[in-house]
Amino acid sequence: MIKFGTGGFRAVIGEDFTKENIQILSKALCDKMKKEGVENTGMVIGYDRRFLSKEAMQWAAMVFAAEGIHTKLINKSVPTPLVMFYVMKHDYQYGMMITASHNPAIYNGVKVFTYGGRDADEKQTMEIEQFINEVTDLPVNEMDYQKALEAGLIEEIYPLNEYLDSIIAAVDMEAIREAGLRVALDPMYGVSETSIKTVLMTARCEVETIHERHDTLFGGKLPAPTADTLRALQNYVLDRKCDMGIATDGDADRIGVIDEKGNFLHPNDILVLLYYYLMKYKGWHGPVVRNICTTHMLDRVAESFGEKCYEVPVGFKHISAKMYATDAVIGGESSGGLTVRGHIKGKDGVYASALLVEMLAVTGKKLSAIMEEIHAQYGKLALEERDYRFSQEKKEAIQKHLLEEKKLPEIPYEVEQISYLDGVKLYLKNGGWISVRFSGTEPLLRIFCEMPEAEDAKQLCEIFEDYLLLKK
Ligand SMILES: O=P(O)(O)OC[C@H]1O[C@H](O)[C@H](O)[C@@H](O)[C@@H]1O
Repeated sequence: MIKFGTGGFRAVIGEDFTKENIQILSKALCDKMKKEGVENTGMVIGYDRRFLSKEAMQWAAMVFAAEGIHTKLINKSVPTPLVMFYVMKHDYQYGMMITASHNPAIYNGVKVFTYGGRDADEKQTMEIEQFINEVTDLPVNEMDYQKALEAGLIEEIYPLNEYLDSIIAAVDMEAIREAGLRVALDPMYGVSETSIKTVLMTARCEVETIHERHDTLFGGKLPAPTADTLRALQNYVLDRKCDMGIATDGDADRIGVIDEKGNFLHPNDILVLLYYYLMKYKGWHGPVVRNICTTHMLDRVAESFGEKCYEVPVGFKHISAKMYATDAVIGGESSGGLTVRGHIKGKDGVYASALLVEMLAVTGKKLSAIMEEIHAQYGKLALEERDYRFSQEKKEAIQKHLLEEKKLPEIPYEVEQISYLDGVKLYLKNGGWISVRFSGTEPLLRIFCEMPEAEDAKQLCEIFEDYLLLKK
């Protein structure tokens, strides 16, 4: 079965991530393009370093070729944001990336991009799913890869330079050059090394890399930058006395950061840091966009500059749509993705890295010092994040009880507002909040809670945990 979630189609390799399904999905996209009369605009496809990613890109291209649609294939593994950039820059109607992003190694998947280099929104993915239903029982034609190359229907490209040049043009390379910074980089066995290293070394940073080899098992870890997965980077930053450690997820759209003291900075902190930096030190103006599970510290920063913070459901497509509608300075999610006005419409770990390094150079301050500056001005909020596995039965029960009948536990805080925009979210009078929702990318229920005190955030999660009988 091919089903699109928060971030594209993802499936276990050999289960639903198969040659057959990749070709069905591709044929469905061909049919959609033909119905819309945009088949002449062509297709561009990239791939990451996962098992079968390159093959899947070729399987897809062989279908596009059989349907007479010209396809550019990026012939080396690249960051997802590079493909989004290419779709935007060259006015493609559609693009694809073979990746399962930060999911475990047994997964692979397909992200579909639409005009402007955006993540396909729900309307688009539902339409693709409808076309898939029509294709499923029919044989899908494919053209021999070599023949398609010779016929010019498939063209191999490697547009790394134009992507990196756009980042180099957007950051203050001169300031970074003068700062003489040392950066530790952890691509988590994924695709960011060449891009981040090239940008930072062009600005004369010293870059020291770990976990750079190609390992489709991601060293046995999840290729997602978290406090748990970045322990090696933390030690490395301290050992090598680096100014900062940067990590990216499997396809380099998400970022993780370690400060010069070896502390893991939560993606929430990175967002707050960059918004604050752009507003205060670079003199930018404008609102900020976050999803419902992202820190309300952004609201405080926005308010202090007389700006608004907009809230959207989880999924970067919602962030980019709102950023476009409000001309926001920055938009991002607590899961680790962000983008900035003027750059691509999707999250970009390579660009975010360059901007963070620029921030150190321009402010002349250590990461921990900027964070302290922010805490001194806006106070602190503590986030508690919990994930739970569930049976189908349990899922249905929670769905019915919590989201349809809208029943909630008693809590020892005054509730200001309740929203069912994405799962359920309670906004508390003390500035805290708790959200319960089903993940759109993994079979998990997520409870996120942010409170002025860490203990209270834990306790509130436990109240919901007990109420929903989630304790293992
Ligand atoms: O909480 P989930 O539905 O699993 O989503 C978590 C994240 O997954 C993907 O990376 C999406 O691109 C993000 O927009 C989303 O924040």
